[in-house]
Amino acid sequence: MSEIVEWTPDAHELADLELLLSGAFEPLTGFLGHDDLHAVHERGTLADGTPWPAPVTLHLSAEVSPGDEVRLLDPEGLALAVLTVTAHDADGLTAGPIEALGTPEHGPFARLRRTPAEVRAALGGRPALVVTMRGPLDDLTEITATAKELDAVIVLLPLSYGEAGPAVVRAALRAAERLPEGTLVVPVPLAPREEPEIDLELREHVATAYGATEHLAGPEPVTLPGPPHRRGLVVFFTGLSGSGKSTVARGLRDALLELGTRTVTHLDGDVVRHLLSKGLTFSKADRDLNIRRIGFVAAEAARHGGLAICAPIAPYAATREEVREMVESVGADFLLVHVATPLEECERRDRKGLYAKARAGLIPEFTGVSDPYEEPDDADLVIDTTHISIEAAVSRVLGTLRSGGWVR
Ligand SMILES: Nc1ncnc2c1ncn2[C@@H]1O[C@H](COP(=O)(O)OS(=O)(=O)O)[C@@H](OP(=O)(O)O)[C@H]1O
Ligand SMILES: Nc1ncnc2c1ncn2[C@@H]1O[C@H](COP(=O)(O)OP(=O)(O)O)[C@@H](O)[C@H]1O
Repeated sequence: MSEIVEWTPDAHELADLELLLSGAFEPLTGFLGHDDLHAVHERGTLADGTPWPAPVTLHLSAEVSPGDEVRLLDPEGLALAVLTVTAHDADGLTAGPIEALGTPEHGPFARLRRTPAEVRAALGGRPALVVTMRGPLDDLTEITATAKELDAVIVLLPLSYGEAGPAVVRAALRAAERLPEGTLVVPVPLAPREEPEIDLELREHVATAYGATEHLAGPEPVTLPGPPHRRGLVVFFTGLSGSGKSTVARGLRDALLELGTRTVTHLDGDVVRHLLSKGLTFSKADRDLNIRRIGFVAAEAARHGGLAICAPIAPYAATREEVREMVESVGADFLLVHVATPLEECERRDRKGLYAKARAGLIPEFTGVSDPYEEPDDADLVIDTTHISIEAAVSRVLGTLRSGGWVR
C-alpha cells in the first residue's frame, strides 16, 4: 500500500488551487505539466490547443510517482484537495487533476466569496460587466456608462491576493455603494503574473468564467510607500560570537527608546534561544529554523510599522536572504549590519570561554572554529568593533538610521 503524501503548497500555489477548485480557471482541472507549460509559453495554449495564457503550476519536493495521490493542505493543516499525480519532474514540477475535499474558508472576506457558477446563476442570463481590480476605482463614469449601454449587471472582482488584498476588497465595497443596485462584489484571490499582458489575459479568462459579457480591467494601484520614519524596519545584526552584536544591539535599543520616536521590538539572541527557539541545537537545520523564527516575528512587528532589532549569528547567506524577503514582502525595510570583528579578536575576548572550549573540541560545530560563517556581501553597514568604542559603534548604526530617514 502506498502511503498518503501530504503537502502544503506555497501562498501563490494555494491561491491558484482555490481558483482551480472554484472553477475560475476553467477549463483547467489541475496543475500543468511540462508539455502544457511549453505550449503556454510558446503559443498561449495548452498542449491540446485550448487557449490558456499563464502557467498554473505546483512544485513538490516529496518523492511521488504517477498514480500517487497527494493531499494538499493549507498552512493550518486542513486538507483542501487531493491531487492525482500524472507527472512529477526532477525539478519538483508536479502535474495532475485535483479534487476538492472541503470548501476553503480561510482568508479575510470569506463570506463574500462566490464560485463562478454561483455568480452566473445569480445573473440568470442577464449580461454582465465584470471589473477586475487590484486597486481603487477612482472614476466610476466609464463603468456606469458601459453597464447602462449593455444593460448589464456590474460584477466587481477585487483581486484579493497578498498584502493589499483586504484594502482592494474594501475599495470594491466602497465603489459598489456608488454604483447601481444589484452590483455584486466577489473577492478572487488571483495572484498577479509578472508580465502585464499575461496578467491581463488571465484576468479576461477569470472574468469570462464569472459570466462576463464584457471585461474592464481597473487601473493599476499606485503604491506610494509611506515615509521611512513610519515604515516598518528590521535592523538585523550578523557576525561571529563575541563580535559585539548583542552589545551594539542593546545600545541601539536604548538610544531609540531615549529618542522615543519609534516602537522597538528587541529580539535578543539569548532570549530567543531560551523561549522561541528553546531546544534547538546548532546544526545547520536548527540554526536555519532559529533564524526563520526570528525573521517571522521581526516581520510581524515591522508589518505594523514597528522597528525590530535582531542579533543572532545567522551564519548562512541564503537564510539571511530569506529573512530579507520575508520582511520586504510585508512592505517593511531590512537593514543588514555585519559586525565584522575578526575571529582573532572575538577569540581574544572570549567572554564566555566558548572559543577555548571549542578549540579543545568540547563544543562541536562552533561558528568560526568548526562550523562555517558565510560573510555577507550584501551588508548595508559593516562595523569592525576591534578598535572602536561601544558608543562609536552604536552611533554608526544610529547615523545610518537617521540618514535613511528611518529615525528622526
Ligand atoms: N556551536 C555553537 N556555535 C555558535 N554559537 C554557539 C554554539 N554553541 C553555543 N553557542 C552560543 O549560542 C549563541 C549563538 O546563538 P544564535 O542563535 O545567535 O546562533 S545561530 O544564529 O542560530 O547560528 C552564541 O552567542 P553569541 O556569543 O551571543 O553570539 C554562543 O554563545
Ligand atoms: N566597540 C564595541 N562594540 C561592541 N562590543 C565591544 C566593543 N568593544 C569591545 N566590546 C566587547 O566585546 C564583547 C562583545 O560581546 P557580545 O556583544 O555578547 O557579542 P555577540 O553578541 O556578537 O556574541 C563585549 O564584552 C563587549 O564589551
